[in-house]
Amino acid sequence: MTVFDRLFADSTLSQLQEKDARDPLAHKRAEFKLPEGVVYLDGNSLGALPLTVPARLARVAEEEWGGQLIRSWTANAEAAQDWMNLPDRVAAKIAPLIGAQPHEVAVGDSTSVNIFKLLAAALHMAPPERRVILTDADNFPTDLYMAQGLNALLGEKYELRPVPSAELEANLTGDVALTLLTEVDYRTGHRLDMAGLTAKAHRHGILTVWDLAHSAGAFPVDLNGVGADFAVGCGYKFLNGGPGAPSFLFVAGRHQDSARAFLSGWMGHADPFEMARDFTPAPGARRYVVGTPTVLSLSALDAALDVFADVDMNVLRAKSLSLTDTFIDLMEPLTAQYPLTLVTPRNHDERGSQVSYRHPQAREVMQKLIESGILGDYRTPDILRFGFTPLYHSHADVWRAVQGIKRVLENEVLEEGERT
Ligand SMILES: Cc1ncc(COP(=O)(O)O)c(C=O)c1O
Ligand SMILES: Nc1c(O)cccc1C(=O)C[C@H](N)C(=O)O
Repeated sequence: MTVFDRLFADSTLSQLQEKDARDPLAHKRAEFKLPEGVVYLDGNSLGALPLTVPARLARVAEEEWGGQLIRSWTANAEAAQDWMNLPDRVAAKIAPLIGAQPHEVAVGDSTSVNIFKLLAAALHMAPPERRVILTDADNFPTDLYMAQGLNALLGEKYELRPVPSAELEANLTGDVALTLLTEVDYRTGHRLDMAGLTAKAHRHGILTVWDLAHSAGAFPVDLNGVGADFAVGCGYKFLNGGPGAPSFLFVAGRHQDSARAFLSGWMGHADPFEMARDFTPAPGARRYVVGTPTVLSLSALDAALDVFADVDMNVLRAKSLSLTDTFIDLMEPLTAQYPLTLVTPRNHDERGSQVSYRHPQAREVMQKLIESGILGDYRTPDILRFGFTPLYHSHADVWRAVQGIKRVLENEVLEEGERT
C-alpha cells in the first residue's frame, strides 16, 4: 500500500467511524459476546451470544430445574416463569418482529419440521383439484426435501414445481395449490417481493407459505400487512437464540379454524393434563406445539429476544442497508482486480442483510478468510457469503473485513499448490 493509498484508506475509515459515532444502535454491541480479533459475518447462520443468555441458562438449570424440579412446569405462573407457557411467551416476543399477533405464532421444533406442519395444513385447505406446489428452484434444500417427503406420504398426489425466482410470478396459475418460498435467498441474498407475490397468489386462489429464515430479526417483516397465510423462521440466525434454537411458525388468524395441526401432540391440546383420548386443539397457534417444550433452548431464545425490546426495526433496517452498501462500495475495486462477481442486488428492496460474491476458488478463499479471523460462509458451488447484523456490527467492522479480504486475495489463494 502506498502512502497515498494509506491516506485514502485512513480517511475512508475515519468517515466510517464518524457514521459509527452517529449510530443509534451502537450501544447494542455491548449486549453481545464477540471474540477479540474476529469480524463475525455469519450471524445469518448462527447469531452471536447475547450476554444475558448464560445467566438465564444457569438460573433455569440450577434454580428452576435443580431446585424446583417438576414444579417448574406450573410454578410462578404469575411471574411468567412457568415452563408450560414458555413457548407462548416466546411467541409473543417474536410476533411484533414479524408483523403478527401473538396467537398467530407458535414456537418449537426445527424450521424443517414446522415447514412440514404448515405444508400439510395448507395442502389440506387447498381445493383438491389444485395439484402444484410452486417453489423457487434455488430454495434452501430442507424446504424442498420436506415438500418431497410430505408428497411421498400423500401418494405423490402433488407436483413440486421448482422454477427460477424470476419466473415465479408468471407461474402463479390456477393449478397451483400453494407457494413455498424463502423471502431472502440463502446464497445470493436476493429478496423476493413478498407483498407483490402474496397479493398475486391470492388473486389466483393460491395459499402462501413463507420461509423467513433470513428475514426475521434482520429487517421489519409485516406478515399481516402483506396478508401472508403461513410462515416459518429460524430462532438461531438473526434472532440469536443459540445453536439449534427452536423455530417459529405463523398461521394467519383468519385460517386458524380451517387449518389443521396434523402433528397433533399432547402439548398442542387444549388441556394436556386432561389426558383425553381425542385431540382437541388449543386455541390459536399453540396447537402447533407438538411435544414437551425444550425448556433450556426456549429459555435461551427468550432471553436473546429481549435484545430487540428497545430496537426500532426501521432503524435496524436503515443501518443494515448502510452496512451492506458500505461493504459493496468498498469491495468494488476488488471486483475489478479479482474474479469476484457481486450476486446480491444493489437495489435496497431486493436484498436482505447479507452480501454474496461468486469466486472460482470461493471455498479456498473462505477457508483463508476464516483462518485470518473474518468469519463468513462458503456456499456451493462458488459463493462467498457475508452476513451483516446491525445489532453488533459497525461500519469500521465492514472496513476491517474488506481490508482482510483484500489481503487474502492478494497473498494467499492464488498460489499454484492450492488451485483446484
Ligand atoms: C431458508 C432456510 N430454511 C430453513 C433452514 C434451516 O432449517 P432447520 O432449522 O430445520 O435446520 C435454513 C438454514 O439452516 C434456511 O436457510
Ligand atoms: N442451520 C445450520 C446448521 O445447523 C449448521 C450449519 C449451518 C447452518 C445454516 O444455518 C445453514 C443456513 N441455513 C444457510 O443459510 O446456509
